[in-house]
Amino acid sequence: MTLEAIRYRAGSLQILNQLLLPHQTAYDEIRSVQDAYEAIKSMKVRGAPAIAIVGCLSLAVELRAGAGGDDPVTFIRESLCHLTSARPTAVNMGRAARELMEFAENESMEKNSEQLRESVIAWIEAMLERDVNDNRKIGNYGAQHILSGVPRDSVTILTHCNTGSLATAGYGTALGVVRSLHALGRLKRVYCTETRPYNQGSRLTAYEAVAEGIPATLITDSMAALTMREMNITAVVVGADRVVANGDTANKVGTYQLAISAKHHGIPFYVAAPSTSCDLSLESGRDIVIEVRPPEELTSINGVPIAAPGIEVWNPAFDVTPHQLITGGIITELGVFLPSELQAALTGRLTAL
Ligand SMILES: CSC[C@H]1O[C@H](OP(=O)(O)O)[C@H](O)[C@@H]1O
Repeated sequence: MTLEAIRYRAGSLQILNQLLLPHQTAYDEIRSVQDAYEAIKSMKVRGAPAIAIVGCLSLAVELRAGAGGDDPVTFIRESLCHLTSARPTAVNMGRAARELMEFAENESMEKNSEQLRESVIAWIEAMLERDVNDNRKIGNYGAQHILSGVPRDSVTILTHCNTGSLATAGYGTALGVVRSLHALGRLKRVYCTETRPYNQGSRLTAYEAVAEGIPATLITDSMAALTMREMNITAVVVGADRVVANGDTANKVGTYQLAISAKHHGIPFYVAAPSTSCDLSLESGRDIVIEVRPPEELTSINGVPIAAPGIEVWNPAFDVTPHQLITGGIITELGVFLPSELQAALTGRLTAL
């Protein structure tokens, strides 16, 4: 079964409403940039790559309907700025906005409005295929790197949040590594954390694993250290929302403590992320803006209160893992690199062995 988080054809975009999973499979129509903004902000669609892809596809849908009239560049700029403001930590939307804006301005020098719209739509549609191709490379590079340390046996992975087909255009990043290991017949089991408070692990990763027959065990976030000690974990592999120049990485809250626990237990800790999730303009994790989400997302589930009324809440959606704790490496579509090698790798000065 191929899970489709994003359904797109020229002029039409639908997203799988992830707030309703796993109990209800329902697709929402995205007819405008504003629809996409609201879907991203409410986390009907989430995951760094998926946010950028859905945001940009919503722009393609409006452009196909002639949006922007005689001045599509202004419409494109305003739309991308609005979409980028929906969720500040993941870099993918902001990076796509910057690159697409540069492309559109260059194209506008020699194309009329209609030709420009077509050209920008083609640029956006290419994101879908690129993301899936990147993820398959990430999966294969990551699987080979992990297996290189375990020549014959099957491996056991621990992962956090959801980094699969529901967070990307397909296949996934960290969960893509798990898929590649499974496809090679070398995955013994993946332990997935429930990932409070949105429960990406229990609702989404578990959903993907069960759907595809991937051997998976759900654990609570608080069981992660015990699982690392007791379950012979070969590697911890997580995704990323923003990897910065020195390799510090913002990812779902709880990642930082997983990295500390992995270090304590001598288990290699990997970050799996396409280059579209990397931001060399920031020197270190101190520069990353961490999104703080509404208290209700922590004090209730499906509208049912689970915390004492009146309690104050701190609900950061992400935390930053220092590069020193990313001991296995950063798995990209270009290869697996140590944090200290990342800049050279992303700027073409270093290639994977
Ligand atoms: C493909 S990496 C997805 C990345 O995004 C998730 O955050 P959210 O569910 O809030 O969008 C999480 O940090 C994952 O690692």
